[in-house]
Amino acid sequence: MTREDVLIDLQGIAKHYGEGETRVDALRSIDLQVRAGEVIALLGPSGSGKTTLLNIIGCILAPSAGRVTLDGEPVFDGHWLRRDLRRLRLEKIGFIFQSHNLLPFLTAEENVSVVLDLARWPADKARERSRQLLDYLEVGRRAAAKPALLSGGEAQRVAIARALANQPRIILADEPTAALDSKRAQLVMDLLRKLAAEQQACIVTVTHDEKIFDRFDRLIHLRDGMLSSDGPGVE
Ligand SMILES: Nc1ncnc2c1ncn2[C@@H]1O[C@H](COP(=O)(O)OP(=O)(O)OP(=O)(O)O)[C@@H](O)[C@H]1O
Repeated sequence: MTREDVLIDLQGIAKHYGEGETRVDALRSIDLQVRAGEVIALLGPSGSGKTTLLNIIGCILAPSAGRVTLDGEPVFDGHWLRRDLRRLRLEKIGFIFQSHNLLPFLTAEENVSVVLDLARWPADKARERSRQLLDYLEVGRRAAAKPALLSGGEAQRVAIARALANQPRIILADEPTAALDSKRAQLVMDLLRKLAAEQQACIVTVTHDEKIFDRFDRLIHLRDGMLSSDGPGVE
């Protein structure tokens, strides 16, 4: 394994909320490496720190201690090493949420291309890329529809297209299949696996969804803010 293969490198990550009697230690000394092409699940009971960890990897939340390196670039070491965190997220990270968070007043295609506008893609290239992604995710024929007219599965695939638009190598997902039936959930996971392999990206997914556990390379268990095990998923 070369250093370039490691897309997420967490060293000694701790996070507490509050101080004194109200202090909650959400994460204690987490070391984690995720490599290009890996699809991993973050599991654990409610309150074990899954969302906190995902938000730290996503540079939404600062750790209380530790070091974060993303795609070879040190981004946190006691403080943020980059001033413009929005741009950092735009460059390196794609987020997929449980509820799709699409903008209701934009069409499916515009919901994807808006990310590319922010990343300063020329309008025609942004439109072309958005179309391609929607086709790839098999929702191309719904490109002109507003979110209210999409089914749950269609909306989630548009949200995935949006997360992938800027070709991030780190894709973070919070319960991406919770709103989908078993067949659609497995299709979405298969698509994500294919993407990770083709784009040499990694995917970290918080999930409770047992029907997709066999779609992961590794299952990472959190308990009381610590990694309790880090075992294989699919063989
Ligand atoms: N903003 C906050 N202020 C204070 N405590 C917080 C805050 N966010 C999370 N916590 C606490 O930190 C711990 C970890 O929370 P976190 O949301 O990361 O867990 P989780 O595993 O994602 O839980 P769930 O599965 O219920 O979403 C919990 O004890 C929670 O109450």
